[in-house]
Amino acid sequence: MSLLLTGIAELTTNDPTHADGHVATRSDPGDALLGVVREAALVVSDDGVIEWVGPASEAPAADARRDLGGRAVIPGFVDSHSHLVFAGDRSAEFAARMTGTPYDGGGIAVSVAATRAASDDELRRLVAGRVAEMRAQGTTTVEIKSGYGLTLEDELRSLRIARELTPHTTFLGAHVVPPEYAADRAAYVELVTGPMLDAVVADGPTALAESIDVFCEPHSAHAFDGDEARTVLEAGRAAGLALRVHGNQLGHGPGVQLACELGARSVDHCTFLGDEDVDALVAARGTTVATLLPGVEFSTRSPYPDARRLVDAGVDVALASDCNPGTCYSSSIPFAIALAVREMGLTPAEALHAATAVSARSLGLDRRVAPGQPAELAVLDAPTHLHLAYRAGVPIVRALDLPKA
Ligand SMILES: N=CN[C@@H](CCC(=O)O)C(=O)O
Ligand SMILES: [Zn+2]
Repeated sequence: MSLLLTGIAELTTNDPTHADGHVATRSDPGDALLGVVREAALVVSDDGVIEWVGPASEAPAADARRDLGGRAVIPGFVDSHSHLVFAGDRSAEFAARMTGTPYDGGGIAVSVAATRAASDDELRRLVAGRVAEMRAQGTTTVEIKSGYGLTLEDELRSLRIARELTPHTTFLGAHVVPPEYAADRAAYVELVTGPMLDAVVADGPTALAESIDVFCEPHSAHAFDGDEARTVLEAGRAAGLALRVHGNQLGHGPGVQLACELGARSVDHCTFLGDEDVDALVAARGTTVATLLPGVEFSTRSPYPDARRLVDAGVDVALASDCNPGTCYSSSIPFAIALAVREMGLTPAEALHAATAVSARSLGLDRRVAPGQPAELAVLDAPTHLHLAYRAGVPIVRALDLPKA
């Protein structure tokens, strides 16, 4: 059974073959970048694969038909940075930050204690609830990190639970040095790069985790300096994992340059960048994506990174939520898009592209709406993607549920 979707006022394909005739100008709403087709239709097979994309006037026949009533359809958001496997509550830490207490990573230990104490079923229920919350806001693909276990057993448990919900799992044993290793940081780095990593890849390099990540942050006493981060990343790469880095979040530091040097898929946060960091990201274009997480700047009262400068320089810029209990307990990509447009200088089209095509690339995925691609789509209760930022805070977008085979 194939399904014809019609009544699509504006379809974002992220496919440049649909950009013909559109010229990108300052007043262009983004048609060229987004590969927009107006008054569009789509045919989806019963196993969820896109079979045809184009103007509704040229649509082929199909077994069934659904009219979307003049709505916009976009690729489902790809949230390429999240920490969903945690228990406990840190809302008081957020409240303290709003009255001036700075973020330093110390609160991660609170989530580690609560996560270790939670049962498997409790953690599973919490993570599934957060993924469902994301889907209800248009996210169809999510990356999930470990990092609140920080023992061999608790990191493996976190990855197993995350793996039940997504193939895009990331080993973040090097999130912070746990309190029991505070007096011997080197021993903890050895644990992460030795027994923990061995266990993560024991059933094959990608059986439990696709990537390895490290919180490279000399401005936090709890996180890892450049040398420690290099040790973690090189060990992960040797074990067959892709690389991701938390870099330049709390101040200037080595994270961005290390990520670019080692060919990481993504360096995330990029809140404090010097000219040399931007140069490194430009040189790493096509390999290393700069993933911006504006919900973090919002929730930590930090300055927003200058996304306009990065895009103008030619850097690959992605957007993600960083949903986590400390720096940003928001699972909303529309919120990140609204902040990127209002505070970081991106156009609505650039922000949507960053949260779909570029974030997908940082996970090694192709997120074009094109024949042969999975029908991972979201639908807006609005006629254009401009409404994502224009109607900030209003729940106008959700993942499009299609009948399963
Ligand atoms: N910076 C490191 N990790 C998370 C925050 C974790 C937490 O505070 O619980 C982040 O991406 O911001
Ligand atoms: Zn993070």
